[in-house]
Amino acid sequence: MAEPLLSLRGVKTDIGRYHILHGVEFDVPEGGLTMLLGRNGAGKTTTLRTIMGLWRATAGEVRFAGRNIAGLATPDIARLGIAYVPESMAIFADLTVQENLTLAARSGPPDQKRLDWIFSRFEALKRFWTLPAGNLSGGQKQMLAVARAIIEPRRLLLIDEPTKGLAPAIITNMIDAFRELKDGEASLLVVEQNFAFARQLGDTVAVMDDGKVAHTGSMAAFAADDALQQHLLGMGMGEHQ
Ligand SMILES: Nc1ncnc2c1ncn2[C@@H]1O[C@H](COP(=O)(O)OP(=O)(O)OP(=O)(O)O)[C@@H](O)[C@H]1O
Repeated sequence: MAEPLLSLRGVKTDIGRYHILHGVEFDVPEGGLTMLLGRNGAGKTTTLRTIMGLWRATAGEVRFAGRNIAGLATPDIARLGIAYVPESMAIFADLTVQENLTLAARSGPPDQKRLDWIFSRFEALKRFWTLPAGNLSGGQKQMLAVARAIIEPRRLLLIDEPTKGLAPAIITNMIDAFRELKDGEASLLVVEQNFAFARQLGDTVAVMDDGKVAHTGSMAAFAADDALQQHLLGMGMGEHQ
């Protein structure tokens, strides 16, 4: 079997004096989309931040494309082709939509074909191109945060709750955009509370509980197993549609 693009083994992370991650283990296959699920406080955001080097793992390995990146500084991790969209949307409120996207493109001005593709999925960004990002609605800010991460090709996208506050029509566009990314250049690791969305998009799933991964497998099998969902998430996915 091909080596996974990302693989966590025995990852432990402390925040201050608290032990938050207790040996996290899961893989993100190359060209796939892995959903990271779990109850509130299970450690999903801490896991994304640890991969990105925003928290430093105290033990274990974060292997990306065959090398251990645990301990590298965040800019070096980003340079390897990993982008992170935090839950609190990382945008510059005083800058225009255009400036936000231009700053996110690190290898020169944004590619026009790429921009046109982004506009086809997130039309509001074109409409409000010259407006300060702070004036956008919550959902539009979310679109901009995702657009900043995908303005250039990346190998791995880490995205925390992308559908939060989005209207259903925009969620459909986001599903299309993520599918196109996954079928093309990128692999994705997505934290999500919206199970209808998670189920449609995920190829594989890792479910966290109390700072560990309690289950990994295919999304199709997890979505079909009401008892397992009930056990790990406290409710069946069917209840969320
Ligand atoms: N800066 C911090 N200081 C202290 N504890 C923290 C900090 N950030 C997170 N934690 C704790 O770490 C645990 C895991 O939090 P984390 O945000 O990773 O969970 P999560 O699964 O993403 O939850 P949610 O779905 O609610 O966003 C929680 O108990 C949380 O209170």
